[in-house]
Amino acid sequence: MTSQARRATEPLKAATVEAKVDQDGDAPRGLDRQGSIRDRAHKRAPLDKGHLFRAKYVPFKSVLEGDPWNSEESYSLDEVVYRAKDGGLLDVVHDMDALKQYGPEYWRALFDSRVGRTTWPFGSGVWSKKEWVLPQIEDDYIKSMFEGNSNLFWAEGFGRQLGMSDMWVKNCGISHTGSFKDLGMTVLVSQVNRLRSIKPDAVQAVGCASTGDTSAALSAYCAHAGIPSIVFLPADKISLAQLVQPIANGALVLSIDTDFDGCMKLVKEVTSVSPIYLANSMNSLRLEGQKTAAIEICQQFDWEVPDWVIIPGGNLGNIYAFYKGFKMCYDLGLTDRMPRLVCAQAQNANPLYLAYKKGWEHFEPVKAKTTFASAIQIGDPVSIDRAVLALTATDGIVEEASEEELMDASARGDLTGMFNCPHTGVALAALIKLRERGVIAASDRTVVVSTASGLKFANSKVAYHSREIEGMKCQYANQPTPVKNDLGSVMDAIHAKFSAMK
Ligand SMILES: Cc1ncc(COP(=O)(O)O)c(C=O)c1O
Ligand SMILES: N[C@@H](CCOP(=O)(O)O)C(=O)O
Repeated sequence: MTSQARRATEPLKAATVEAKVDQDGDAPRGLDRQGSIRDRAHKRAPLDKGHLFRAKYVPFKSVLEGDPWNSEESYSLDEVVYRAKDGGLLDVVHDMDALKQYGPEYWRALFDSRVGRTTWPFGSGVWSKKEWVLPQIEDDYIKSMFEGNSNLFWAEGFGRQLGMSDMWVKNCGISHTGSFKDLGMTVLVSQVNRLRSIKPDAVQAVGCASTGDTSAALSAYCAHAGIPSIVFLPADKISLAQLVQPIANGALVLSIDTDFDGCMKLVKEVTSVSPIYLANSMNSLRLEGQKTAAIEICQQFDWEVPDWVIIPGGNLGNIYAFYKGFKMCYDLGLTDRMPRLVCAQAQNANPLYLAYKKGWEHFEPVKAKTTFASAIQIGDPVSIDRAVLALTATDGIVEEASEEELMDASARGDLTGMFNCPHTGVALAALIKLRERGVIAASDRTVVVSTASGLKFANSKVAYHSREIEGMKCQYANQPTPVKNDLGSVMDAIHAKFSAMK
């Protein structure tokens, strides 16, 4: 046990009680409700236990080796560092001994008490887990738009079609900028905000390569924080709705004649020679925010773990983030097992699937081909090693979906009331295949992670429903019916569709 953790033990004996009495240290209702929610957070300071907990960067290799907290190589989160000495990835690790001083009851009660409140900064689904995310940051540096707390809904109709009784969708795309990227970006931009305050020259702008969602989240959070942002986009490869987001938020928008992997290479070079901070998920800070979606899933099921979680994968940060969230709940005793993870890839951008099929013997990047799931059109994923750990440690599976399979699955989802994006279509297609093969059983509790809003991908839906896609049957297409402006014509059209109607 660390000395800090030991010091923490005594006052914490009554931790559970304290959690019940006053979850956030805010003034009792009706008393002292003056000033902004930040002012009220200041008054709470003496009760804020964030300082007892610590997190730091260590080489990802040390996570594989075990006992990463005691790794010989480590870095403060206040350093600008993205790679270990040997060039490998980094990871954020937490002082688990300190966190374990509070039992699972305490954490469950604390997190449950913060859901849906406006208390700064806990109204955010990410910052409601602050002690597990970025414990050392002062609340004043946090830049949040109260992201997270996304709905997890019972997809009764879709599940029924597959003979399933317990199928769910975690709607991470119902978020500020329309994708799960907001969860990671609030953490990264808050830490940048702190860095710019304590080391004024260290970070002059923040940059990312993007297939459209990271850039939207980065530009929005930077605009919110008053920090310049630069987005490296592959020209003509992202949707119009995604492109207009950083434009509207005032980012420097670079439209580059290459693909995502080319943009990633460039942004890595630029951020290594300039005070521009890297905001892609190679930067492990992002994953600390993204992992809260997994914690939320456990919380939404009253701390029960689903059997399967299916996640669309591109640069492969998110599958590891989910693994981290589930693992932390398990290691701290809030849950009693891990779910099996499934990573779903588009067949046109499937390097992880190919490596999985070869028994993880060898990973080979691919040249990603055009896919309707454009945000995962990635051939050389940065987080490949992280994804392999997440999948091997959870007896996970990788599945792929052809263009027709992903568009049909997405359309089937919409026909049951969703309006899902093509990436969610990839995950739904993976579920259909795993059900057909009997890998996922009828009664297995299964969560499909929906990663973005379908509204960002209206063009692909229009193309599908207009049967404009070459070589695709578009079997679930639903075309508008042109009708003359008179009652008879309207009634004819209604009767043609609903022949049984009198
Ligand atoms: C909508 C959407 N879904 C899924 C993904 C895949 O996430 P990851 O790159 O972390 O694998 C991305 C980004 O890559 C995305 O934007
Ligand atoms: N889909 C992503 C691709 C980049 O992923 P990141 O998580 O490494 O930033 C995007 O929207 O740009």
